[in-house]
Amino acid sequence: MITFEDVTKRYRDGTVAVADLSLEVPTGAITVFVGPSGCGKTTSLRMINRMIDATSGRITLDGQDVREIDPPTLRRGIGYVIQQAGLFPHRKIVDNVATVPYLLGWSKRKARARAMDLLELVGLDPGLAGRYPFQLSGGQQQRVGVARALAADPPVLLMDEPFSAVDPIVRASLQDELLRLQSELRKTIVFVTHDIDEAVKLGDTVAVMRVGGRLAQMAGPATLLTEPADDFVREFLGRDRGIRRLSFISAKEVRLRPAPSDLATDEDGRPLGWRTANGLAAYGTFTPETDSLRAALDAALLSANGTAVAVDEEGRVRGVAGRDAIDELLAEYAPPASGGSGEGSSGDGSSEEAPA
Ligand SMILES: Nc1ncnc2c1ncn2[C@@H]1O[C@H](COP(=O)(O)OP(=O)(O)OP(=O)(O)O)[C@@H](O)[C@H]1O
Repeated sequence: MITFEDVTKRYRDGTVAVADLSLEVPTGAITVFVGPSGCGKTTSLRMINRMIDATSGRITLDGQDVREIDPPTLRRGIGYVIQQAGLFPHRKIVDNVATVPYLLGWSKRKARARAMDLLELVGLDPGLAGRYPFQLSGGQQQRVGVARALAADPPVLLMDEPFSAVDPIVRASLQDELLRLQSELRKTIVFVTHDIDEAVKLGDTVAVMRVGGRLAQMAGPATLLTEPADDFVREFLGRDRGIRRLSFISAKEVRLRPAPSDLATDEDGRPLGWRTANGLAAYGTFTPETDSLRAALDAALLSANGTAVAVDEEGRVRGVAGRDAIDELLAEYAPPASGGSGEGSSGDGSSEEAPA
């Protein structure tokens, strides 16, 4: 666990980048620092690996004050990924990834073997190992940056806007890849972004910061969307909060009823459309086991008759859910009565998360 205890950073020119920041970063989970430009996210992150030293207060790593650990030792246990990957331009990809193992004195053979394993782990073609960074796309370079940070298998990973320089589609796939990796590796990750959508997608916990490096709210994404602590957080979360929080509710519990005869299916039981006098009409599907309530609602909205078609992983019809069944589940996850529509609520961030 990483803890910030009343941490303040005042730069030489008097700028207070971080003020009295206290929070806990749990082990083995992703904690996202999010907030507007200049709110002190990067400063907070860099105080963890002592690229910047706090002016006052204390940061501990597994109970030990980071100021008592000499920076090279500290950084060996902390991977660091930055925007645009920050690769060495004159080193081949394999040697970029092997940077830390080389520094640790590993043999070239062992370091390169580790690098090749990591390239595969982050989903890169090992054939790219002999190239130079400029010969890779932005998304590929970013994956190399992640592989390099993982090279010495550090328990902690600091990621500073790692995906912000790539286009939205590549960005989404890098985010998915990070979640996949994390489900295997269970690192303690601190991830900085100014993008609230990225924050709620990736974070097990999200710390929303306001300018001056003050913590506005720290909570799981579902709680944040349901119970923003104040107007600043509410505005920062933006519109669509109600819809977006549905992503954190599983569709598993949606009550299904048997598919009616007007749902046409092929011989394997896969849906073809709703029978109407004018032929087959549009339908939308969701997979209860793996999808969220947002996907179920989307499927209902895409269906010509407002009824979502539930399918199994092979795409075969399992049943259907009307809006009534979706609304029924929605009611169970309604925001707390005290918060009403969320306006004026003052969640303390300690509520239980809805099951994912
Ligand atoms: N070396 C420095 N000297 C003086 N002020 C600094 C220094 N580095 C950062 N700052 C100031 O500290 C504040 C916080 O900066 P920081 O980079 O931590 O913010 P951030 O939230 O990461 O911003 P962004 O999202 O724009 O990267 C800003 O006002 C910034 O101008």
